[in-house]
Amino acid sequence: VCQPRVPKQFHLGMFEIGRPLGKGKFGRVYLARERSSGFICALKVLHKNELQSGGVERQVRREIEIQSNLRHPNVLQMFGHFHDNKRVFLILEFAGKGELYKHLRRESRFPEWRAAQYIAQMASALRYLHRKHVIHRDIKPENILVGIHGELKISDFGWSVHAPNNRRKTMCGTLDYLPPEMIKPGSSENYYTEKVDLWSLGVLTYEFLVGEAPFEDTPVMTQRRIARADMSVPSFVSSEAGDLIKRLLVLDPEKRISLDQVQVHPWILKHCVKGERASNRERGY
Ligand SMILES: Cc1nn(C)cc1-c1nc2c(-c3cnn(Cc4ccccc4)c3)c(Cl)cnc2[nH]1
Repeated sequence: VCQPRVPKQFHLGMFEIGRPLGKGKFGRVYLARERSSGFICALKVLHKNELQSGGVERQVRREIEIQSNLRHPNVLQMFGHFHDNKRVFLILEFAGKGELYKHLRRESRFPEWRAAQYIAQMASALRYLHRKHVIHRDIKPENILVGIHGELKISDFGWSVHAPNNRRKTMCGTLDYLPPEMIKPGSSENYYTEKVDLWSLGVLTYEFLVGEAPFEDTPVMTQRRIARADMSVPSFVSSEAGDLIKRLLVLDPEKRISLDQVQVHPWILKHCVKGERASNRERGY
């Protein structure tokens, strides 16, 4: 795959800005074309004053530092970044089919074969991240994009960290995906590892198949149900899929099924075209 000759210094004048693609809590994303090469990308524009008032500058620096060094077909690539006096610009891979959560809301839930292929791709991406000691910590449909060939791309590394990590973090946004070890009030030795992403993968599998998160409830009840792994799998979900969900949504992080085991779980093997997995394996992912 030929990659564009990547100059070290980027600036706004190098890009033609297209339509807005979406907006997040901090900033907007626009379709953009780099003038000299015609390369299409997504330009995320963050306003420095909003980052300062939101106290998230360190998070953005970490997002840049982590995502710029990642190369995997199921991880949204960051080609570079630059800033002017008011804004920070992230040059991101353009995902041709947009935000996954919009597809999930439109279809309410995915057929098992599609959910299994998506989870296999997520497991491949997480295995790559964890090998580089990166914990994403915010795996949920809102942070996953869909490429032009229907492949998933994990994005938004704003909450990712380098493992091991025992600093407590104030989390914002939905509680639904948080693992018990990150919500249980505990003393300082309460640390977490890459296994937090396995719990979130279990929540994601459930939401793909059921159309809602397993612990969805009022905030207080959600925290209580997560802390007890109190959830039930509806009868319309196959027993193989239910088995994988139950092996991921395990309170003890060390007892959660590993990503290698996820990729050879009967439910995954049943739905994933061998060639596709083999092709990823050939490329060493
Ligand atoms: C929307 C949409 N429709 N189609 C057909 C393609 C897309 C598309 N969107 C993207 C997007 C994209 C857009 N919004 N967001 C969410 C967001 C925005 C700002 C801050 C944080 C998070 C991501 C990206 Cl990054 C990268 N590629 C994208 N592609």
